Amino acid sequence: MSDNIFEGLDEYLPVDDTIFKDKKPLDHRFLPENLPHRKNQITAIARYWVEALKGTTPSNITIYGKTGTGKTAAAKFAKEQLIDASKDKPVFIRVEYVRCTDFNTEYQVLTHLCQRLGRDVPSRGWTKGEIVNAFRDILRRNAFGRNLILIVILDEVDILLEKDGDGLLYTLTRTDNIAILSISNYLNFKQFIKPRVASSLMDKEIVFPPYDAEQLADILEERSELAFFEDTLEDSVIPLCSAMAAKEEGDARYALDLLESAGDIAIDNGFDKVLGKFVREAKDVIEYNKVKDVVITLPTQQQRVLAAILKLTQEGEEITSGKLFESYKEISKGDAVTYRRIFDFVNELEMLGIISTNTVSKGRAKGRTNIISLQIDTDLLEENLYNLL
Ligand SMILES: Nc1ncnc2c1ncn2[C@@H]1O[C@H](COP(=O)(O)OP(=O)(O)OP(=O)(O)O)[C@@H](O)[C@H]1O
Repeated sequence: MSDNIFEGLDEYLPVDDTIFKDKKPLDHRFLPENLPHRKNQITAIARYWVEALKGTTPSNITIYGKTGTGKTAAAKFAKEQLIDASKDKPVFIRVEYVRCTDFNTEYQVLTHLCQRLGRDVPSRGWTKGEIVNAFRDILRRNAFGRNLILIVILDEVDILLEKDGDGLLYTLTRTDNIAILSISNYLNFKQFIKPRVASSLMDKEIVFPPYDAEQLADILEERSELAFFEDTLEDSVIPLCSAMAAKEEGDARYALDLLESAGDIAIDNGFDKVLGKFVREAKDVIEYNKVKDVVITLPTQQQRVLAAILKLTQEGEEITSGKLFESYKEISKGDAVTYRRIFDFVNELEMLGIISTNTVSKGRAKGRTNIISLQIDTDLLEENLYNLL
């Protein structure tokens, strides 16, 4: 009988960490017990929601702010506090968190909410009217023997509005005993909402401004105490992460990513201390991974357009629309889309910051031409698109 396949593999086990005490506090999903510099916003949510403790459905709230400004963390924090405060009250409060990017339609969100509230409804097959009725049925007063108040947190609501219109908001704002907390990255998200719904969401708005470097440093200090062993961070590490993230629109998520990634780089290099220079390297690693994620998740036809741009760049060609189409057709091997469609793709790639286009004049006879150029590293593209070339 041969040896067990797990024998002799100890060298593949992770070595004992001398830097990270616990990585969880650096994870985006970690909910800290304290959210520095968000007291005003959290108190504002509490002032609206306190009505629920008296058995009254609170007002709908909308919160805005750029990415990483603590909107989700603050909403979840307020949720925990409300549930805790309601324990000894004669009311029944449910707060449901819905990340709208996980759903495509109103139907899917309502099904999810019904199921969360204990009503077994089918994930497909019913008409929308049936699912709306089932949902409203649960919400009828005294459905649980006590007053039920449901607060629905709709995170990244703008994404669902873009995909499926404002039907969900319409249904929720027209169902008794429901309050909505919508979270959006865009101040102008209401452009997707018809006036019939906008009027019920209009009134209560809370803004989450970007953090400045000092505020980010306070956030990182608290998190790093939980995540790192004592004295493992060089003094410059937190100020550097904070300064870099403050430049990136005051994004706390980015600051935490920098810190974690700098710790990983220290370990990879055999250090037991995180040095300032690792933060600068971390910035490149994060940037690289971000671009890589964008490239590998592009639809195939767009990847082919990008592969064609890469090929022409490597050949030292000036990339005109005509040349791009020829090269793209070669790469597509008979499965090509039309010339026109290629330019939608070019626009999209430009919006993602992967390429840029520049209109140049080729003299009176030839008129004006669009010249395309790559804005990202060719090695990165080659590594991820080699199967198309
Ligand atoms: N004041 C704060 N104190 C501690 N951690 C914070 C604070 N603000 C944000 N964070 C942390 O930063 C990360 C990003 O925050 P969060 O997800 O709440 O941002 P967001 O505004 O919802 O971003 P997005 O719009 O991209 O979803 C999370 O790990 C969160 O815990």
